[in-house]
Amino acid sequence: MIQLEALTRRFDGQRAVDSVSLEVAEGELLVLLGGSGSGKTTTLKMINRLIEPTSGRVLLSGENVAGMKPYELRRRIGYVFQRIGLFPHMTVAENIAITPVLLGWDRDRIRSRVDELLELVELGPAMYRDRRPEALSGGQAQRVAVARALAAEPRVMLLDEPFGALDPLTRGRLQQSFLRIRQTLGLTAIFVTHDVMEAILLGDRIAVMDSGRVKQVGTARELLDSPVDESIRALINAPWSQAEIASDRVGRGHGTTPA
Ligand SMILES: Nc1ncnc2c1ncn2[C@@H]1O[C@H](COP(=O)(O)OP(=O)(O)OP(=O)(O)O)[C@@H](O)[C@H]1O
Repeated sequence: MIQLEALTRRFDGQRAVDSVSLEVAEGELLVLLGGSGSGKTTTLKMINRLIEPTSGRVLLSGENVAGMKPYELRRRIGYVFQRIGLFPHMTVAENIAITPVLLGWDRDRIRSRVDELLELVELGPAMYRDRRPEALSGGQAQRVAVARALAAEPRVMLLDEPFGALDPLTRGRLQQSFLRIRQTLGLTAIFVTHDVMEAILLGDRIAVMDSGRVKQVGTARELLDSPVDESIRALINAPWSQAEIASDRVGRGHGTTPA
């Protein structure tokens, strides 16, 4: 569905992204996991041509994105930004409807799509449709951002630390909502995070990035069982053990003594 082939981007002679090759299958969620400056956002932005690669290419369902019109490409791909980015002068409904309006959908279709999306992200349409972003909590605003990215029924979603700025409780709720939405819609997605627990929770596979390169790609279990080096072992080991202990406790039900 998405193929990155030796994708490279230099800024001022420095390689921000260095020969990254990855494949994301239809319906799969791939996490790009790495520290600040490791090249995650630059990789994501080359997929929908917000940044052009220095070399290498991106194929979407086998088609080279370099040959597509950027605005058409961006309508086919939902994008949720690192910072929320709702337009403050527009209502929630107007924010969600941006792409459908550009596509020339009629008013009734837009209205029913907006309400359907608000339901999907668990914001009651009657209560939230006409609010302005200033009247939303951070978590609600980020739900609207997800709804907006889904508006034109994209088959591919790119998410750049969408829940990064939220408190842990709200973040946990949005992660669960997102898991459900993904399952319902069967989305293909690339999700950027620097949070290992989030990567383990959401990713079908995880690509660990460092200094612009992919160090290792695999399921969380594969990274845990066969890390290519000590840094991957250290990265994945601690939170994974915590997650296993937690799920083990849940699995054994209430009232049992934790190991
Ligand atoms: N427009 C630009 N001009 C010059 N350098 C840039 C530009 N955009 C990114 N870089 C550099 O490229 C490298 C990778 O940046 P990128 O934003 O992709 O990292 P990241 O992994 O997404 O980091 P973060 O988690 O902090 O967002 C960094 O060293 C950054 O300073």
